[in-house]
Amino acid sequence: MLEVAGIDAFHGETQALFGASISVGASEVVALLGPNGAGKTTTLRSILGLTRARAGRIRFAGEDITALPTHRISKKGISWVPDDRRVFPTLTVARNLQIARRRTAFRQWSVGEMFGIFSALEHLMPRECENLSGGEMQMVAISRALLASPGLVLFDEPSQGLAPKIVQDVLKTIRMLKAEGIASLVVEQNALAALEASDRVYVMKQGRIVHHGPAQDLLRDVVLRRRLIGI
Ligand SMILES: Nc1ncnc2c1ncn2[C@@H]1O[C@H](COP(=O)(O)OP(=O)(O)OP(=O)(O)O)[C@@H](O)[C@H]1O
Repeated sequence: MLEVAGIDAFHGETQALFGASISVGASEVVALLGPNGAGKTTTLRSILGLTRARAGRIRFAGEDITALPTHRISKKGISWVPDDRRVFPTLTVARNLQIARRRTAFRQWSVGEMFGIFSALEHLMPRECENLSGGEMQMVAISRALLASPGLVLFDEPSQGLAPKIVQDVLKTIRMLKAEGIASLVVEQNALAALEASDRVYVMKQGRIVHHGPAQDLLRDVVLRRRLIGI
């Protein structure tokens, strides 16, 4: 479904990614782990065309998307749940969700289905997003990503700043997406929770992929895990 092949990316003149390669299969959940500054967010931004890959190729659903503008990439069926949520603060939840809707080659979701996933969402609809808690805002951000009809969702630190119960809800949602045939690429500081929810894992250090394999291997092999991700 997604093939990132040997990409280099830069912030100004500083190189942040060095030949990074990642693949995500249809309905696969893939974790992208690594220390601060390893290049995880830059990888997600490169897939979305927000930070341009200067070398390498990115393919999604059989098409080369390396040079496409971000709005066309999202119309191909890639949604993003950014770490800072980026909902429109002065608009209501209902309006934020309404403007997120998009047709792609993938399944369309209704706002009613979002109420089924996040039971608290319905009564938040008339509220302005700037008045929401972190967990409520995350519900809006994930619902918005789904209403854009994705085949793949990029999650950047989805559990950041959230209460443990909400973190569990987020992970449950990622597993539900998998059951619906939607793939996820998940950048997460909460590495153990991410590994438990994932099929495969990539570990990055200093802009390079230094390990990839089944998530279960890192869960079972404490020595390898400590060496790679320090926990
Ligand atoms: N806008 C920017 N301008 C300049 N350098 C940047 C910018 N964003 C990131 N970098 C640098 O690029 C490198 C990779 O950063 P990136 O945010 O992708 O890492 P990360 O693995 O997502 O880490 P974190 O968990 O801290 O977000 C780091 O050295 C970082 O300082």
